[in-house]
Order: sequence, then structure tokens, then C-alpha cells
Amino acid sequence: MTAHPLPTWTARVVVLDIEGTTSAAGFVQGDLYDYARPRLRPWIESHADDPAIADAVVAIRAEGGLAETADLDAVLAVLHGWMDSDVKATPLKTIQGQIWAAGFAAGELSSHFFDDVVPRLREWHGRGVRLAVFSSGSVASQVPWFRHADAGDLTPMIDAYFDTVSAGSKREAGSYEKIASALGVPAGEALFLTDLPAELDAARAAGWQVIGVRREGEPNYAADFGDHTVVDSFAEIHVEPEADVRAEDVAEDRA
Ligand SMILES: CSCCC(=O)C(=O)COP(=O)(O)O
Ligand SMILES: [Mg+2]
Repeated sequence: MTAHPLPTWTARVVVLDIEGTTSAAGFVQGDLYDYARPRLRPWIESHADDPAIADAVVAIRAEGGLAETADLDAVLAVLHGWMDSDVKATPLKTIQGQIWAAGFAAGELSSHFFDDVVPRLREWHGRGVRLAVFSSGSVASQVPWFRHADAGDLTPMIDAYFDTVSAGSKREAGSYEKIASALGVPAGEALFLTDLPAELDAARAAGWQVIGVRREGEPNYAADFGDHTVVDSFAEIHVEPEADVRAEDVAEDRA
């Protein structure tokens, strides 16, 4: 718990990071990564005609420092190296995302959310605060992640999903500007929750409200959050919708 009670935040939309924020990194880097590892080669081989996979392979060669003609063994070595260090490279996320989406569809994967998360999402959604996701994990994997929660299908509460393909790097202010614009929300009325200080810096530079989520046992627990507000549980975060949303709710109640 933080030493002092935190203020109530007013926001039109709460945007969620996944790993380390809503969900345990150990689950992502354990269950999901273990599921993907043996499937990378057969997936790339059997989806060579999919432009998304073909483009990802080209990008892996470039970002991995390989020759343009490097074979699949070399490409796989780069992918495994990135996974071992949890490098959030976009072409890796594209391939993982397709593999995980298939795993969720086959009933072979399920997701994980910290106990304090879903009650707060339900509460904020119920009050009229919009919810969205911005994660390094591809949108193809974000959607089934929220659909297959232990608490049930959470997707009806989520307005929009963004990844590094649709929005850009999580460490650049421009990505948050793009998301606010896509959501039709002024920057100051968006609230971003994440476990990574560099992402907090970027969102704040774009004019967003931000809260650091620093959970014991998670990889960024010891990170320097500087002057950012930090919580260790969603239970500490109190969010109210903007005044006009509240007014609409009251009008609806009276109708
Ligand atoms: C949709 S679950 C997979 C999440 C993932 O691959 C990932 O890298 C999450 O990173 P985040 O930006 O949410 O910390
Ligand atoms: Mg994270």
C-alpha cells in the first residue's frame, strides 16, 4: 500500500498495459512464451504466404543484424534470443500473436489477471469510464487475452486495442497522441497505467495522466519511477468519469 491515500482521478478513458500491470510477467514469459517457442518454426514455414509473416521475417533479419538472405535457422536464433530476454520486438510480437491467438481458439491457452484488476475494470466501466489497451503484445493476442479471463469474457468492456504496429513505440509520446486521437479523447482526459517508467514518461510527455503500477515480484518492481504516482494494486486507483459522462448517466437514470 502507498503511505497516503491517493486522489480520485477524473478520466474519460483508462488505457491499460498488460504485462506487469494487469497480468503477471511470469505468466506471459512462462506459459505463453513456452507455448510459442516450439511453434515458431512450423508457424513460419506454414504461413510463408501470409504477408504479415513474410514482412515479419524480413524485419527480423534487419533488426536482428542478419543478412537479407539469412535462412530460417538464423531467424529462429534471433527470435529465441529475443524471447529469452523479453525483447518486445514488433516482428516477434506479430508471430507470437498469431500463434497465441490460435492457442486460445483451440482452448490450449488461458489468460491471467491479478485479483485486484477485474473488479476495478468492472467498476470503472460501470461508471461510464471507457477502457482501452496499449500493449507490446499484438492486438491479435490482446483480444483473446481479455476474452479468456478466469473471470469470464472481458472484451465487452474494452473499447479499443492498440499495439506497436497500430500506435507505435510505447516509449514515444507520438504513440499516445495517436491513441488519444483515435479514441477521440483530449490527452488530459486519458489515464495510462503501466509498470514501465519509460512508458509513463512518454505518455506524460503527450499530456496524459499516468500512474505507475509497481507490483512486488514483477520485473520492474525495483525500477526508478521518479516523480510518477505509483501504486501496487488497482485497488488503490479511484477513477471518476468526466462530468458530462456523469450528467448523461443521471439523465439516463431519470428516464
Ligand atoms: C496479450 S498477452 C501477451 C503480452 C505480450 O506479449 C507482451 O509483450 C506484453 O507487454 P506489455 O507491453 O503489455 O508490458
Ligand atoms: Mg508492461
